[in-house]
Amino acid sequence: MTLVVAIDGPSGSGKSSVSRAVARELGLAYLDTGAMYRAATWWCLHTGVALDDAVAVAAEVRRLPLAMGVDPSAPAVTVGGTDVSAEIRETRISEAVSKVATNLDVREELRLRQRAAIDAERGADGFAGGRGVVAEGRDITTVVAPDADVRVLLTASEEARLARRALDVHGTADATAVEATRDQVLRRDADDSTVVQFHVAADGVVTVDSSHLDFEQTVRAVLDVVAARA
Ligand SMILES: Nc1ncnc2c1ncn2[C@@H]1O[C@H](COP(=O)(O)OP(=O)(O)O)[C@@H](O)[C@H]1O
Ligand SMILES: Nc1ccn([C@H]2C[C@H](O)[C@@H](COP(=O)(O)OP(=O)(O)O)O2)c(=O)n1
Repeated sequence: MTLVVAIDGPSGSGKSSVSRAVARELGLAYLDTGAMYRAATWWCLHTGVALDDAVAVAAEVRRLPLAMGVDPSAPAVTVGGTDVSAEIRETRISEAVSKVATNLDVREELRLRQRAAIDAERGADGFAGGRGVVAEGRDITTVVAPDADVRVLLTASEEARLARRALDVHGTADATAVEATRDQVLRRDADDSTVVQFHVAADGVVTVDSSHLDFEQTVRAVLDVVAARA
């Protein structure tokens, strides 16, 4: 059996970038479950489903033709053969994704796909030898893979998370850019928190607070947790 590392946390805490760096360092696959929710949202907008119609959205996501690249150096996301890796990061998706992510039938469908992807990389019964995986999102440590070998809650202060996302999206962390990012960070986290708990570590989950750590220090902190627990 190989190593499964689960990393959860709020928006802008560094989950995706830190998880990819940890996966590269350890030679593991990388699963961005947030990208799956974003791709589901992209698909619903693309097919014209009303996001307020929960039944229709769930039916549409069940037929989502999604393929997730798990190479941490180039984790491509394709829907029906179209690479949507860049489009799913657009603000229009960030502003709409919570409507899809808070649909419980969507969560069940994506949970099954996420679990299958993790088991494939873990080399679980019936799957040819995987290399292990770092899976990141909001509910990996609690719902999707509570049996992961290492479980981490990566968090940071609201100020740090807003500044990082502002720098990401607007290229600056000045007051205007931070204010423009508030919705897609804090409002979205509030919406997401109605169906998933990702602000407090569950039993057995180690909290890493990156508020006062730079990127490299955060990667090191997570690698130290892996080294101590694996
Ligand atoms: N500890 C850190 N210090 C400074 N910047 C960071 C840190 N961790 C991540 N970042 C940067 O913050 C931005 C958001 O990180 P990301 O991995 O997208 O967060 P999340 O996936 O949790 O939303 C990225 O530009 C990333 O490089
Ligand atoms: N396992 C997951 C992963 C993401 N989500 C939701 C939460 C977010 O609003 C969207 C997009 O997740 P993503 O990780 O891309 O968002 P951030 O990069 O953290 O801002 O999906 C979820 O509900 N469960």
